[in-house]
Amino acid sequence: MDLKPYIRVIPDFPQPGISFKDITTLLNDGEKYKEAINAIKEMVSELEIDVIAGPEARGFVVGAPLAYALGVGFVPIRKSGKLPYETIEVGYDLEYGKDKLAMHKDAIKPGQNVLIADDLLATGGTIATSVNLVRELGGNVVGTAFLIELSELNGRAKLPDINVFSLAKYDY
Ligand SMILES: O=P(O)(O)OC[C@H]1O[C@H](OP(=O)(O)OP(=O)(O)O)[C@H](O)[C@@H]1O
Ligand SMILES: Nc1ncnc2[nH]cnc12
Repeated sequence: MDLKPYIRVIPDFPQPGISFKDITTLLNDGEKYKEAINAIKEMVSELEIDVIAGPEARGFVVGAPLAYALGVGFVPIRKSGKLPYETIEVGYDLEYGKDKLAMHKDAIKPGQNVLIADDLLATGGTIATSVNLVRELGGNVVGTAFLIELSELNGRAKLPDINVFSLAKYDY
């Protein structure tokens, strides 16, 4: 599908120089949201997936419906301090800031095939950190899937040995 007509681009948000890709306009359109999730489902149809993991917050609105559509479980990767049980945590840099991501220690069973889903691949910091967390728990990362990829930020370079699927590409 052609996703771009449903993405709103906001210049200089949240800071000067960032061209923000706003997916709320897609989420607000039930038919197109469903079409986008089904298109990702189609892109990853060759993979054997036991569970989907997605980083807070926008990874939830892609990962959870994808998990539902595939009939597999969903594991939230959350920002530090949000998960109630024992966690592992890793720090990372963003296109506009720094943060820490966490997972429950028992969220992935060793050897499970995990697809990591998010709305957008920019510098790759979030997804590379997510990959590290899943691997630390013994998961086998079979791929990563996004609505949007910002090609010039070269997030793929942080995922050298991993399948990367995206529905729409922008330069930055
Ligand atoms: O490839 P990167 O440079 O890491 O950037 C991409 C990440 O940035 C955004 O999340 P953000 O941390 O802004 O959090 P949010 O989903 O809670 O808005 C986006 O949803 C991705 O997770
Ligand atoms: N340019 C961008 N637009 C939307 N979300 C982002 N996350 C990181 N960079 C982003």
